[in-house]
Amino acid sequence: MRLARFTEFGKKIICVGLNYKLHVKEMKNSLPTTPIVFLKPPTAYVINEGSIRIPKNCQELHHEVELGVVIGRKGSSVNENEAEDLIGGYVIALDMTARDLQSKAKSSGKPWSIAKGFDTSCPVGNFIPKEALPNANSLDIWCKVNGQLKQKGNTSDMIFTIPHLISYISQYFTLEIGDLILTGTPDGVGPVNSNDIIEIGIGDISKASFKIE
Ligand SMILES: O=C([O-])CC(=O)C(=O)O
Ligand SMILES: [Mg+2]
Repeated sequence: MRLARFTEFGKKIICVGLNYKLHVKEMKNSLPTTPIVFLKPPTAYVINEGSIRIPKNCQELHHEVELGVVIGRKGSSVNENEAEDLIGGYVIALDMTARDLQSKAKSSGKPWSIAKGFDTSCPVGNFIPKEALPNANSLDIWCKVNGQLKQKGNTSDMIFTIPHLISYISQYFTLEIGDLILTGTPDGVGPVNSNDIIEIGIGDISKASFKIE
């Protein structure tokens, strides 16, 4: 399986929002009762050590570190017990967000597609096969900007678990090999500026680094 190069497959990037209580609180949103799902196009990918571009008309670009689940087997309408079989591996990732454009879209009831899906909005670390990460439901994920720790969360704090997310999403979208699910960000999101260095990681298991152009 060529999953190590999954970003070249051009497959779906399916994102889950507001999946950690403390992030829901910092965004002043109410707790979701079902997963909040949105998409990024595959042109959003940036691989480790690449650079992130600030999109046009954005004055407030935010980092959101997230655990990414890479799909390794096709599946549709799977239940939670079968969900694990669809996982091929994981990546540490960023859901880069044009927060000002998203806020405007939110308040006028418009979609988030540009705020979340612009070119370079999905930086990812190296692919980690699932065998190498048996405890995905309890992992420390973190984000530093210019060496300063900004986000530190644990995947055990997700409102909707990884099997629940896979099952839920697969009721609507057939999951295919190479698709990526971003599982939501913990609290501590904040702005980045030109020339900043963002580092993200899973404990000391995986680390990736990106520069803001
Ligand atoms: O923009 C947001 O707050 C929603 C989101 O992507 C997340 O919670 O990871
Ligand atoms: Mg996010």
